[in-house]
Amino acid sequence: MANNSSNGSQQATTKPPPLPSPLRNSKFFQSNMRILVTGGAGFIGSHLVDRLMENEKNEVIVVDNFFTGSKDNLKKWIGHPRFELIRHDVTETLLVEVDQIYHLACPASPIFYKYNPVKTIKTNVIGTLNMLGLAKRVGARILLTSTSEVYGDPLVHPQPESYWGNVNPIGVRSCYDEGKRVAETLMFDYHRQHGIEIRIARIFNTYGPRMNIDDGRVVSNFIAQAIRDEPLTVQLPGTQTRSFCYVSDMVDGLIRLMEGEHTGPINIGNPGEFTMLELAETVKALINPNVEIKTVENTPDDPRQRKPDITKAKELLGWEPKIKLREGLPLMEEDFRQRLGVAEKK
Ligand SMILES: NC(=O)c1ccc[n+]([C@@H]2O[C@H](COP(=O)([O-])OP(=O)(O)OC[C@H]3O[C@@H](n4cnc5c(N)ncnc54)[C@H](O)[C@@H]3O)[C@@H](O)[C@H]2O)c1
Ligand SMILES: O=c1ccn([C@@H]2O[C@H](COP(=O)(O)OP(=O)(O)O[C@H]3OC[C@@H](O)[C@H](O)[C@H]3O)[C@@H](O)[C@H]2O)c(=O)[nH]1
Repeated sequence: MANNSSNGSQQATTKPPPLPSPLRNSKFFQSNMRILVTGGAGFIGSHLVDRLMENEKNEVIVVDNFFTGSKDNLKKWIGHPRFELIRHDVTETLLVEVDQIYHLACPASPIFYKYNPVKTIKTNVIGTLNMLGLAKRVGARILLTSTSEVYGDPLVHPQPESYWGNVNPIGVRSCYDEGKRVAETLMFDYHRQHGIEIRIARIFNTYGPRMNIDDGRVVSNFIAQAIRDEPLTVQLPGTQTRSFCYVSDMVDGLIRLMEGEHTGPINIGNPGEFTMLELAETVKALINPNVEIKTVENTPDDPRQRKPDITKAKELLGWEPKIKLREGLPLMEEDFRQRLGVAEKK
């Protein structure tokens, strides 16, 4: 198991991880890998499932409570012999036999994670604890999708993984950012104490087809607004920055991390950085040059800047994003137009 001097994993006990499920050696076990994806009915999760299902040696089990995800995102796999969908909440224990766990279950849009903050923190803490317990019992490798929000309102720019962040522990975003920080702690404690094989991805803002139209995140808001001819709502001051990664690049990074030798945490994101005003101007230029841009109130503790340092991902995973924002936005526009039923004006 790989060590990483900055995260203390060199202190891992010598205890070997539990043996993989005996099912792996059973006469009737045809797949090489049975993979659990929690939150697999959501935006990133469903794209990840598509990629995992392309490999005929993989069986995929999705568990999801459909809080922000939808069966629609998985419709092409429902009924497939290598695929199973289970309605399940990760805050409850789960008994399945798997070899790998991609643990994504958690609402990601600020509007949704703030809707029921106690549930969000339970999902992050109890949900991750349950998935680690499962990983321990069956000897599975587990990957957590953590977030750039663990850096809070960062005072170091761009953010390397060694930065410990600037997070408000009692703010309205804490259920999510502190929740993910505890989830990372649990991952490393299970790794050091029980020898579980862990992987942690710190995902930066990701966009692409299949985001909920009413997801509330900035890229989906601006694209839906531009298509509907409604003003683009730039939250004040508009100079705050984000770095946007296209979903196919993200999925590629997550799979490389899972398959590689490094525990992480590793930043996965696109370092191209934009102010929200620049993003609005870009969406306007690409999708609807006549649309208005208006400023609206912001919410508390909105991070003022965010950009990943992806040196580690490049060096350790051989990964870097390929799709630029100007290439990714039209792909998302196409999907949104179809779902909104609004054709492009000629
Ligand atoms: N998209 C991003 O920009 C981004 C950035 C950083 C981190 N992440 C992380 O990536 C993961 C996926 O994000 P996404 O953008 O696909 O969000 P999403 O909201 O589309 O997907 C989350 C999925 O988890 C499910 N879920 C939520 N709570 C659950 C629970 N208690 N039990 C079972 N299922 C539950 C939802 O129904 C949904 O299908 C999340 O863990 C998120 O924190 C995403
Ligand atoms: O309509 C909008 C929505 C949002 N915004 C601004 O756009 C920026 C990005 O906001 P989003 O809601 O898309 O996402 P955030 O960057 O705040 O959080 C995200 O970050 C990383 C992930 O963990 C999550 O997916 C999500 O929490 C913020 O500065 C927000 O103020 C707008 O200007 N207009």
